[in-house]
Amino acid sequence: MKLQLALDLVDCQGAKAILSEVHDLIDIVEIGTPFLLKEGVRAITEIKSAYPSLEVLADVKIMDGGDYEARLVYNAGADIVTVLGAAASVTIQNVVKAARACRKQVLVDMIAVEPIEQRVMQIDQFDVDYICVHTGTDVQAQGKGPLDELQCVSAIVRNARIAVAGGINQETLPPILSYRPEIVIVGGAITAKADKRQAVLAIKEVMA
Ligand SMILES: O=C(CO)[C@H](O)[C@H](O)COP(=O)(O)O
Repeated sequence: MKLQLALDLVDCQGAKAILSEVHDLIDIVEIGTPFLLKEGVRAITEIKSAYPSLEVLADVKIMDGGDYEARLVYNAGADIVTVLGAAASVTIQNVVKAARACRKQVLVDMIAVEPIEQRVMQIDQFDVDYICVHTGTDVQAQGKGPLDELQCVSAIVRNARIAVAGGINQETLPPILSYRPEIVIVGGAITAKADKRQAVLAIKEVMA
């Protein structure tokens, strides 16, 4: 099981400051969507160059132009790119083809796909590396989390590995772990803490 640290509300300098504290404790660093909007794909190149041994996920949430956009991001240094589960099947398949050509990986983000079951069954046939159950920030603010969808998706997926995201913290993690996701994605529960290293250690203790 891998821990992915989501860096959303930062710029390159802020991301490097956080990583200097915790890089040895995490498996994957996510260049989050707001971070990418702020800094562009150069953020991917900067972080990968600074921490080449970390896997870098670029949360570009591709919706269209799968081949072009995925190659742009892989060429910038990303190891994993995200494509939306709501995108056309051909877009997801084109991202997968680009990933295979570049020897990289694809994570399909199921954010806001309702109902989720049938679409997950289709996407699980597309040779994607990860399917991610994700409760978005605005929906989290309505008091929701990813647990129910994780339960449902875990029972369906046969081929892809499962990732999970959406407001996960030390308290909400234990029932999530019972579904044995391959990647646990944590953002605010680490980045908003004054002692980020201690926050990562606390999450890792629960994961262990
Ligand atoms: O992908 C994201 C937003 O689109 C976030 O990076 C992801 O949800 C993890 O962050 P948090 O733990 O703060 O919800």
